[in-house]
Amino acid sequence: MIEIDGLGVRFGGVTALNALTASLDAAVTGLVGPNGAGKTTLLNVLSGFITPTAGSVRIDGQDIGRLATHRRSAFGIRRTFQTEQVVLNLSVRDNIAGMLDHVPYGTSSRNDVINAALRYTGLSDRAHLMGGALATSDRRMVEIARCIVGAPKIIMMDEPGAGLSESESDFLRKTIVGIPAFCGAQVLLVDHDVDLISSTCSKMLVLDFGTVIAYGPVGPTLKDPKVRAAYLGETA
Ligand SMILES: Nc1ncnc2c1ncn2[C@@H]1O[C@H](COP(=O)(O)OP(=O)(O)OP(=O)(O)O)[C@@H](O)[C@H]1O
Repeated sequence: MIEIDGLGVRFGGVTALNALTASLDAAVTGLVGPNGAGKTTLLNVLSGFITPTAGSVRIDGQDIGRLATHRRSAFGIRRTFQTEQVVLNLSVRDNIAGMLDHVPYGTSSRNDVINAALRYTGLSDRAHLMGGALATSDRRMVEIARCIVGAPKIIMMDEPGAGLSESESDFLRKTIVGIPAFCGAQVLLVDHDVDLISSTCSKMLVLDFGTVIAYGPVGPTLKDPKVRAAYLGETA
């Protein structure tokens, strides 16, 4: 459960988040809105890269404002970025293993944890390949594999579908939808692709000008005229 209470972020004269309040309880939540709405800023606050000027965020009851940035992955906050973070001169296995140096993973062996993540992301037969030898879609899966090991609580994904073919997007959808059952994490998904959001998310949070304009089940929320105007650019 992600509870956001009165969150504010200012960059000089720009108000990026304005008294943002929402309780996100869905297993997979879409975070959407037009360019500049504040989506990346919200992810940056959750990641600890930006200190809010007002308000708080609680994850599973813990006020994350009290958690130093370097403790957030061990706490269970994970993220994929718009720019790829796979280490090109490390193998797929070692890319995933690197995460286990920083997060708790219970009583299973490192190999068992890594193998389960490889199987889940369809990478078992490419575990030995270097990151730099992988196709874009496989690198995307390595990033997801790194997020799902070691008891994550929330996994934020920033435009994971960018540049993928239809069949790759289809596998990505299935992978995202299964994450909560695989590792117990809530997923927060930022993407401009309405199809990806509708096919993976049970609820969506719609931002505009740094504030919430709608939150609820995806079907009805997408029909909301305010959402259609802000997110889909429709005029009334
Ligand atoms: N480091 C920064 N310095 C100044 N202004 C910033 C900074 N980061 C974001 N902003 C501004 O804050 C507002 C919110 O930006 P943000 O990147 O969070 O929006 P977004 O919804 O993620 O947009 P996009 O869909 O284009 O990625 C915008 O007006 C943006 O120009």
